[in-house]
Amino acid sequence: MAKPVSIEVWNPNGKYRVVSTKSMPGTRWINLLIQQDCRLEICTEKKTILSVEDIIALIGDKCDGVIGQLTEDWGEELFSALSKAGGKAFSNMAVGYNNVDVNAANKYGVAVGNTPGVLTETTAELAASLTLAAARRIVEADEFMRAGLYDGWLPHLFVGNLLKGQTVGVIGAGRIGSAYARMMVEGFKMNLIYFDLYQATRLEKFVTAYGAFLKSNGETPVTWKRAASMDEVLQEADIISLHPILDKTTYHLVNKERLAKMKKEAILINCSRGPVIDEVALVDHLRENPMFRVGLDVFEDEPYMKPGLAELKNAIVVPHIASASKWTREGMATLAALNVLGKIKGYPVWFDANRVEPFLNENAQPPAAIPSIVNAKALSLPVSKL
Ligand SMILES: NC(=O)c1ccc[n+]([C@@H]2O[C@H](COP(=O)([O-])OP(=O)(O)OC[C@H]3O[C@@H](n4cnc5c(N)ncnc54)[C@H](O)[C@@H]3O)[C@@H](O)[C@H]2O)c1
Ligand SMILES: O=C(O)[C@H](O)CO
Repeated sequence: MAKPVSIEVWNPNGKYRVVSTKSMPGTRWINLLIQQDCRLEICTEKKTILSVEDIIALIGDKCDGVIGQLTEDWGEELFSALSKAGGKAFSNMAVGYNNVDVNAANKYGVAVGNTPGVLTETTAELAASLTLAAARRIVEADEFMRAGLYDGWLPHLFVGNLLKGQTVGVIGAGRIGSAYARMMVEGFKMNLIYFDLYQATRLEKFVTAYGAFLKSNGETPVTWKRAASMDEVLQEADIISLHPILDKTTYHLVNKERLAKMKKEAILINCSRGPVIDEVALVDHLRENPMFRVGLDVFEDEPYMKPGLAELKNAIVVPHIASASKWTREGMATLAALNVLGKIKGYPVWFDANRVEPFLNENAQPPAAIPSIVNAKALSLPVSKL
């Protein structure tokens, strides 16, 4: 028998039972669910990461849908339990869904939602923040001040890298990678080199137009290049930011050999998923190359760091907070709730998961559609014509 898991209940007499494995920011997501006849149960357990056993206990005998988190292992066991409880909907409160076995969800006919779009700019802004912090050694300098070590201006004190006119490299120029690229190109007049399986046409057009604008102003135009290989980006870029999804093709995409191809004074940023970098190789590389710097939001064995990383001055580490702005986190909660609610209600899937703004307008009722279901095609779900 699984140990009971503590919960808080909203709208106890609601017809549909929806479980959220965590409390989430804001109240709109709660109101949207209870207005539509859902009994909402929010897990209030103190521990951060719930086990499969905990979640099975939460699902119980009757459950219409679950809102879950990227720290949970959504595979065969959980989808089987959800399906047995009559559930047809699960949503991650995240855009990334590498913690979800979508084939297992397909097998049990469970729709899998994610939360794209609402976190694009917030995540790109954190990647840009880490870039600046690494380039200008802000964390080291802050520690130095607080330790009372500053005794006057010096020509060599915390000298870092200038971004203007340098090259920014983006691996994975999807929503977040493209937003980050635009920030660095427009904000710091950097040239762009990117690698993606697909052409980032809108991004290319943006850099071309911005370059023309700078030229017309008598300034040096910015340029862009789509690299034929990832190695080309690693060799040419001064800053490299990783933004691909995590799957078999991107696991340890940055390894010992690839780190060796990067410039000795390059800066590497990772706001995608930890296992995209071989973190043991990274620690060795940082030790051997003190001018090489890294800004990490995610880690290979989250929440742990590989031995040695925390001691390195040329590494900036933050605890997976890239999407942590109030507006974004409340929006993620809303999208996750509407994914589950929409499937329970039998709504069609929204026609474009990149354009989720109508669901986020607090002053209007959301469209009668499901914002984003990653296995919509596999489950042959109807698509909204709105
Ligand atoms: N740190 C955080 O808090 C945080 C926040 C949001 C998203 N993320 C991560 O960022 C990822 C990207 O999010 P997004 O909304 O930009 O997704 P997206 O799907 O718009 O972009 C991912 C891009 O990666 C590209 N890609 C896939 N495989 C590749 C490969 N082998 N080499 C190069 N490019 C490849 C895709 O073609 C796509 O353009 C998410 O899947 C998630 O894991 C992290
Ligand atoms: O994939 C995601 O959405 C993040 O990692 C959390 O915002």
